[in-house]
Amino acid sequence: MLEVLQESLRKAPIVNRGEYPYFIHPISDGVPSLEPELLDEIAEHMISIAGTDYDRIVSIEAMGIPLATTLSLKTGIPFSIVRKRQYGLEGEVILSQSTGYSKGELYINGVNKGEKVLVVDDVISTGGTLKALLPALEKMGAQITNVIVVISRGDGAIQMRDMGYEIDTLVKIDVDQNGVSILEVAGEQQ
Ligand SMILES: O=P(O)(O)OC[C@H]1O[C@H](OP(=O)(O)OP(=O)(O)O)[C@H](O)[C@@H]1O
Ligand code: HPA
Repeated sequence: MLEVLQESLRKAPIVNRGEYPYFIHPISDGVPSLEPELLDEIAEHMISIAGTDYDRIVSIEAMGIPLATTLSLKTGIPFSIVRKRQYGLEGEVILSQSTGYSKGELYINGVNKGEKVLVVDDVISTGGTLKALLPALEKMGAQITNVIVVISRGDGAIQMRDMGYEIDTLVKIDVDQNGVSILEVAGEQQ
């Protein structure tokens, strides 16, 4: 299951971002090369979880964009990208994002009241990004049908469950100076 993803994670190099051991991977960084077969494997798996009964795919720049694009081409459903840049359009919603290594603002445009949305992203770590985004989408009147994140490291996904949000993740990993260890793969017995 998810063989291409697992193989690519085993090869991921680590760099330090302050105290945070940061893994570098095609899905989370677009580096060194994002292969179509990896995107295809992930998008097919996401569709097997979420189906196609939603009005919009929502993801976050930068590395949500290839995931949302692939899903949109496969499903014919449009997507909106939550940006790190302000546009000042009517209805734009501003939120604060905090990750293990950065802080900043996010700006939501294009999500309409009453829409069913699928939220996808590349990584959940501290959960800081989704903790800010999911309540904001609900406040805008969106109905979140599923939240699917490719790679889970740390306990962000568990914290989100405690907040009442179920996050599907395709693979759970641990990261240290030596590299990435795969702890769990969706759909596989441990
Ligand atoms: O669970 P968290 O601790 O919030 O971390 C997860 C977030 O970190 C990464 O985004 P980043 O802001 O690095 O943006 P990028 O996609 O531009 O690399 C990733 O794409 C998630 O959005
Ligand atoms: O270690 C990481 N690598 C890539 N993207 C990330 N997003 C959160 N943590 C990470």
